Amino acid sequence: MQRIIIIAGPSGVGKTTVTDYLYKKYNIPRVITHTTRPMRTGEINGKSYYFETDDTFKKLHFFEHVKYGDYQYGSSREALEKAWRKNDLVTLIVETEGVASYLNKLGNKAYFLYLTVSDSKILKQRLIERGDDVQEIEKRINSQEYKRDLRLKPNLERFAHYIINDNLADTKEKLDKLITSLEK
Ligand SMILES: Nc1nc2c(ncn2[C@@H]2O[C@H](COP(=O)(O)OP(=O)(O)O)[C@@H](O)[C@H]2O)c(=O)[nH]1
Ligand SMILES: Nc1ncnc2c1ncn2[C@@H]1O[C@H](COP(=O)(O)OP(=O)(O)O)[C@@H](O)[C@H]1O
Repeated sequence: MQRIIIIAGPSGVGKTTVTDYLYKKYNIPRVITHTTRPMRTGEINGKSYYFETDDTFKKLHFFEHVKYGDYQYGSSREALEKAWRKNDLVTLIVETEGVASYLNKLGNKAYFLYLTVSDSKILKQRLIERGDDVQEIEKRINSQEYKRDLRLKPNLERFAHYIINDNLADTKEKLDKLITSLEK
């Protein structure tokens, strides 16, 4: 059965780290989405995202799209089908409004994984260590969307499976158990 692990959580919580681990260890591909935000050091166009301008973004056909902070983000049905052609189990990183769209449209094909940390002060530190631009970090942390995504609304909370990503080794162990259970 085709399934998708939808991963959400605040900036710096470890969403990319988790999808990279699942790809490297289990060959689980990630659905690549589109964004107008600037590339960070080390990011590759077509791997982290398809990086777009406002003009090219407008011309795309999206399954769902949102404004997050100062930038646009969107995902397409084609990108999902492309990932599913590679593997029955795939991952996707979206913010919480995107999660709601996917849960509505895909029902029990979607497994919702929400990542948190026990102390949100760690997040800023992780963004600094990741090498993000300091001004971008301030803008992000002060955005409405960032504050909103620190917690889940009750309508999404009941669908969420939580992993507290304080310690990466513990997180990997939990992911291993999750994959075993989803592959059954
Ligand atoms: N709804 C939706 N959200 C997306 C999409 N792509 C990325 N996001 C979300 O946009 C937010 C900002 O992403 P990004 O700028 O990469 O920041 P990061 O969370 O710090 O790595 C994150 O919460 C992502 O989950 C998309 O196609 N649709
Ligand atoms: N459990 C962890 N402990 C310490 N650092 C972590 C942990 N998980 C991820 N990181 C680091 O924190 C930074 C943010 O992680 P990332 O996966 O890019 O977050 P997100 O995609 O959610 O914004 C990265 O530099 C990553 O290597």
